[in-house]
Amino acid sequence: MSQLSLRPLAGYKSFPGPVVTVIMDGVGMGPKDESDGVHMAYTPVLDTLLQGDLVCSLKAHGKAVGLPSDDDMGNSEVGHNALGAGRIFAQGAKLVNEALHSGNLFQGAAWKEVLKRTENGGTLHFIGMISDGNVHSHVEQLNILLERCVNDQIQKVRVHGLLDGRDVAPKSALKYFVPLEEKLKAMSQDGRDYCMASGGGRMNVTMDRYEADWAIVEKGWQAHVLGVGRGFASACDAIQTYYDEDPEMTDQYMDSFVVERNGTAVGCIEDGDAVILFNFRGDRAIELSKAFDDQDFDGFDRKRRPEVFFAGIMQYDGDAMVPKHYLVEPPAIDRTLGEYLCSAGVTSYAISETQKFGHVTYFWNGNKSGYLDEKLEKYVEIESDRITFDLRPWMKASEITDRVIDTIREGKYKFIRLNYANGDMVGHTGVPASVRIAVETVDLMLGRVLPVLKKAKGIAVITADHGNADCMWTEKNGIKTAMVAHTKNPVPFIVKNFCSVNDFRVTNQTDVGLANVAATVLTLLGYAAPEGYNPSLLQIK
Ligand SMILES: O=C(O)[C@@H](CO)OP(=O)(O)O
Ligand SMILES: [Mn+2]
Ligand SMILES: [Mn+2]
Repeated sequence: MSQLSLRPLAGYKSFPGPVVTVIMDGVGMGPKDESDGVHMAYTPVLDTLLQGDLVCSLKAHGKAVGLPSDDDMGNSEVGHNALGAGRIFAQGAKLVNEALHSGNLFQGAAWKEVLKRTENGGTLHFIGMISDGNVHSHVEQLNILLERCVNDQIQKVRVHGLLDGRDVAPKSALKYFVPLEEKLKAMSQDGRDYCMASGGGRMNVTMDRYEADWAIVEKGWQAHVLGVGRGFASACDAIQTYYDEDPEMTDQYMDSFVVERNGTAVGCIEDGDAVILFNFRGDRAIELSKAFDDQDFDGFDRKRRPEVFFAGIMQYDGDAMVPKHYLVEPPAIDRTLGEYLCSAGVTSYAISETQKFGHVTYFWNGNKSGYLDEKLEKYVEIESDRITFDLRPWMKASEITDRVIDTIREGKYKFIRLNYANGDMVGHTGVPASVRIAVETVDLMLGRVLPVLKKAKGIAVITADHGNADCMWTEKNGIKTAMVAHTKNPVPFIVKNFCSVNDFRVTNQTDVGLANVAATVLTLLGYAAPEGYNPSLLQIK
């Protein structure tokens, strides 16, 4: 790690307790109507906190978190990156767009290797999510890649497409798959053979994260690589059949499918092929990347590991080099808050449950896995349930809280950060009764943590990474549709100071967002914002 140094704040006095940052994942500030699950929940603790004097709202979407436009909702990756890095970095969605439009993507070594493979008779496979959610992928980026394949005279292309239904409407897959299959058909001229080969719903097939459930990746491996899964004539046929068989079926939970011709899978992945994973976001792309790249692998039994050239559209973990090959340089997130705190000798504790564990570690630290300094830090993961979270909306919040309370009492860590997954993970199910319980759970947890922190004479920082629970449905012509995606709403930012040693006040700035939080945490810990950081939201009175 480079030598970073922090400048002490003038007039600041040290105090006994810790600074505890609570990220209420997916708890945004909505329209305060019946569709707003945060408003509809009974949240006496949060309501009181919002009446305090160290309170403001923060932008958590679009350009404020490095996304291409303000039409882009926020998400955990960009949200936690901004929280942990204190600055706005151009994110995957934007970097890939730029590399595709400038053509730089096709100048690098990875695309050249793809061409070499295909010139030698290999098939090019694209694996990724087919939607315009712009959280993990964007179908327009795939379209540009496919057009380039035609230009570069690639003969055989297979697309393994994952259904979204989580960043877009719950049953919107055909809106993306119908034109895609048509496009592939139209491209299949002059000896070219392009088509869909396999797929499935993102929460059941391929896109697991943080090793919560390898069986999800195994199912994807079977469909994409081995051609094992229920067979259909086309991807659209598969999707329509699954809808017809179960009217309750939504895209994100759909089973896998394999496209077959004459009873044979059309797109198994074979030795000599090239594979591009076109999802730009890392958390749900790492496990599949490892399944392709790693010689020693114990995630599941791969049965057969083809000798392929595998590339991610970007590198998902720069330190661990996952994957080995990639098409676009990831954002170079440097000088994170974590690095500064370690170099100043400040102890840190990070905790969440599996589904968000990497958010408070890997994303928080600028997409780096593992400790920055094991002597000063402790990272704790509570194992998540393996169910859809509408069925257990309290999730592991109590277990996280128990550990946080113990840690505050123990007094060993000066900076504690935690993520309550409930508002987001339950928000993604779109079940209003469960969303309310999720938000109420978070409120109950705040009600447990704060008195302990008060006794320890610490400071609480309470915020969120983006909205989700704050919109449970949309209504058109009297018909309600579940809204399972994140929102573009701002998020609350609350500081509760239980120690009177320092007196803070909110600086009156407009246009503040998640990237202002890191400098604010530093203010609370007695340090000036490092050069280039977005300014602190607080100053000493
Ligand atoms: O579940 C996920 O992968 C995303 C939504 O695509 O949610 P979050 O950014 O909150 O992790
Ligand atoms: Mn989130
Ligand atoms: Mn989410």
